[in-house]
Amino acid sequence: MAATKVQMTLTKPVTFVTGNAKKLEEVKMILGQSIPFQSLKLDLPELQGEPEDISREKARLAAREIGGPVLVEDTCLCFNALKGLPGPYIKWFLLKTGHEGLNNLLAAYEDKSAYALCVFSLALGPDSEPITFSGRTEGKIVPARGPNNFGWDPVFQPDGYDLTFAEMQKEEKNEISHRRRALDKVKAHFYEYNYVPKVVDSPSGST
Ligand SMILES: O=c1[nH]c(=O)c2ncn([C@@H]3O[C@H](COP(=O)(O)OP(=O)(O)OP(=O)(O)O)[C@@H](O)[C@H]3O)c2[nH]1
Ligand SMILES: [Mg+2]
Repeated sequence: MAATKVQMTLTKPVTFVTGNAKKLEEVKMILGQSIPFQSLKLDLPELQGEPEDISREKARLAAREIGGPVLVEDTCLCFNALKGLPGPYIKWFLLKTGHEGLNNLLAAYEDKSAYALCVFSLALGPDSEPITFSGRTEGKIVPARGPNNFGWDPVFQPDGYDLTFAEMQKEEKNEISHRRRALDKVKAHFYEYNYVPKVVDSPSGST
């Protein structure tokens, strides 16, 4: 007999809070119609520390701000030779040193391997403990190639590809990206808890 899934009702639609228009664009493309959400452009203050803690704290702040369910994400670019740094501080490294500076950080090391990490946090309300969903894509840092319209995309070449993220078609990046992998987990969670209507199992035999 198939189990009946728990039915959760969200009193308000989920708000994706970010100050980054390019992130929002990708989230919209990846989610399509699967999870209805609204967005709010807000650059929230960020805690220092481990990626999951930063993301979770962002969700707490956002939920207080909105007074309802929120989704936020924090993205890291981690260099293995530097034990995961710049990690969550990539925004400021990129801003201050540019693509060349990111390559120069690794000049003293043979190992140019890196990974992109995206941590989404979902808080159902101001008093709910946020839940995190991580996605990771392995690759390496290369001299910049491709259009310069999103962050460090030109210097990140995912494993198994001759192209940097910036050189790839958007659809191709979105198939394998850190963001896509994290959002697949977010989607699975939404379906499991029936935040969004999909197939609601009912006990076999019942109508
Ligand atoms: O080339 C890229 N490909 C990506 O897929 C990607 N995702 C994020 N980023 C950049 O990495 C830093 C993360 O910092 P971050 O997570 O704090 O984001 P943010 O402050 O821009 O927005 P938010 O915190 O308001 O959501 C920021 O510089 C973002 O522009 C990316 N760059
Ligand atoms: Mg930020």
